[in-house]
Amino acid sequence: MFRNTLFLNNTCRYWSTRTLFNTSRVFKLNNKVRFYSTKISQNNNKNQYQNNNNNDKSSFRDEAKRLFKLLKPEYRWISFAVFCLILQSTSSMFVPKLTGDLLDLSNKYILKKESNEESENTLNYTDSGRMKFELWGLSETQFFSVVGSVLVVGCLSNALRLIILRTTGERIIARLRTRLLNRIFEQDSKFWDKNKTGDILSRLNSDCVVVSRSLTNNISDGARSLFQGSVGIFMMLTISTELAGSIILFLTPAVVISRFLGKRAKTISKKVQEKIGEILKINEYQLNNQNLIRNYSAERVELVRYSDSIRNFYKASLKDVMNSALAQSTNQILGTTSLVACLLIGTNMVQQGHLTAGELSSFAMYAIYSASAFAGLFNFYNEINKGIGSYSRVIEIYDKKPSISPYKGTKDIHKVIEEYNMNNKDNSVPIVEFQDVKFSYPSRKEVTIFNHLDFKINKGENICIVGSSGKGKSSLLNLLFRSYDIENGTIKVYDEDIKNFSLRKYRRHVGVVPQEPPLISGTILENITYALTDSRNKKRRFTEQEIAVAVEKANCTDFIKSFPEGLNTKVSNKSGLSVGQKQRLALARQFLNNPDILFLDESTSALDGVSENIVVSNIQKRSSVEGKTTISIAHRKSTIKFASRIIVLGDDGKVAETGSYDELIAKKDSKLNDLLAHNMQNL
Ligand SMILES: Nc1ncnc2c1ncn2[C@@H]1O[C@H](COP(=O)(O)OP(=O)(O)OP(=O)(O)O)[C@@H](O)[C@H]1O
Repeated sequence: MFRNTLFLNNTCRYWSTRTLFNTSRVFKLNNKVRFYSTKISQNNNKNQYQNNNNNDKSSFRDEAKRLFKLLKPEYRWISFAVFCLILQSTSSMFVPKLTGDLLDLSNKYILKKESNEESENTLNYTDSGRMKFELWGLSETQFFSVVGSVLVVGCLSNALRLIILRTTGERIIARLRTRLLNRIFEQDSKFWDKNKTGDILSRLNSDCVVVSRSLTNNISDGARSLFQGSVGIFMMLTISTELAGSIILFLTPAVVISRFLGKRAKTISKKVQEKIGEILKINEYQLNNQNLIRNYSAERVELVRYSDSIRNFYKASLKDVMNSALAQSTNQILGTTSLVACLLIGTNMVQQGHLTAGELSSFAMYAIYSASAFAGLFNFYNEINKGIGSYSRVIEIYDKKPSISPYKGTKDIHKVIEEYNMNNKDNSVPIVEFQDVKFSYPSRKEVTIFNHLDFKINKGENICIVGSSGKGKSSLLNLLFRSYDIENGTIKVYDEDIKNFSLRKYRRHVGVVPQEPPLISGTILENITYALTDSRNKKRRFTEQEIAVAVEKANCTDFIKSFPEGLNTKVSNKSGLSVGQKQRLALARQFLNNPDILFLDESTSALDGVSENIVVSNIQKRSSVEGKTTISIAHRKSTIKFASRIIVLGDDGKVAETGSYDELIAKKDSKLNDLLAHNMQNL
């Protein structure tokens, strides 16, 4: 069972947890930008562990508030971007006024040509006899210099705004992802029993992108729309209150419709993201199980499964598109109708002399600006709702309180070990003790795995746990690692209840080698020293000599030497090494790390006789010479007989018998004899 745990979970648990602690320090990009620290997260989120159902009930305002909190570290940059945007919008908003005034000026020239006398009083002439250009009290050169400068400032502000928003958006994504990933690392096995990697990937990737987009580009577009719309309406009101009033009247129904469609966008967007998650879930399974699919000729089945999920995604996206299209066309129809109405009323007013032609054209341009600003505001509302939808998926994980917190325990493991060593001079205090343990998996409560389970393991013992398949051998490791909590009883390590330890620190003291150890993508050396680096300066804690000794103890030297690049050979989880070689590398890592307690979960099952003998005798030496404890699960007689003591698990969730190999073999009716005769490999 244990070997079937998800890779992400595997990697976190198996390879000690040193690298995970790094996440609780500071995430930096280019050593400058701080993305995350546990402290910030913990302080900011005192009430973070809320019931997820609350999310559904919370109002738009609460959800938006929480979403906008993400902007807190970026408010300076966002304010600067908004300032740039105001500069840019101001420069563009002054174009309609400019156009109208230029139009009226040219009208005056036309009038002058038609009636020389009247114009002579209002227009001056240059020395060359041309009519003098004078607008807003500026000469021609002054006027065009001012206009040119304003437009250049507008362009530069726009470029600056784009750069700021892009970089801010990337920082928000990075911060969101690292915080979320850290929270994912905090989750316990119960979480991994329920959640699939594909869905989590979609939350880490596309949901975070949607959230960031809704907060950066969207906020900027929304602010621009708000600014443009306000200035547009103000200018329209200045030009003609009557005309402006009629336009606002036309636009009122559009506001109501947009609000309704915006709310729908939130639900639809959440659905779309869920469907993306489902696709990724299937993809993840299919890409990780290529061999299985090929061997079972399941390509067709998998294609159908994939296309079904794509179809579901397509249906959800279609709803999204329809919603957006409906909103856009409604806006367009109402916008165009109000513009036509404005022109009709406006032309009438020009004919009656209440408005000049230039004023009407300025008004029409401001109306178009305001209409597009209104569409922009709708889009802003839509995108914010999408952002809220995606953020609620991110928060769903972020708010999840692990039932076993990795930080909760208060006992300092180092002090506990010190005390244990002081009190254990005569080796009478067990290093591992299960007292009256009752346990069933949370996802299958009705099946009791252990009931009144009692056993003790002393320091320096080399214990072998045996039992028929499904009796709970790997589950013992789950409990020792505190991946799950027990229902009754106590598990003590170093004579202290493991519930009192801070889990991350505690787990560093228990090494584990699973039956199919996962490899990280990197060199053989990186795999052996994975997470065994000094987290501060990233330097390896071990010398080359120490690494060579560990490699030798796990009988890896020959096969590593047979690769042209030796320790620097690149390997990955999917290719590059046989199961036996992977097991030996994982064993080498543990020989190097040399934890006080080492748990081997059928980790020599794929080794040949020679390798197995070498490994087993080195494990024996670990116990007899160094006084380190080893607990192995094994099915092979060749491994079992080297153990200093054997614990046999019975059918009733208890220990059936315990004793040395010779003692148990000598008893004719022993459970071990029974197992060896029927179940186990008599190799
Ligand atoms: N995450 C889980 N959720 C629910 N039940 C589980 C889980 N993991 C294991 N089990 C069940 O717990 C029981 C014990 O499993 P475990 O893997 O500990 O047995 P085992 O003795 O190691 O078996 P094997 O020798 O075949 O590896 C099995 O019935 C298994 O189906």
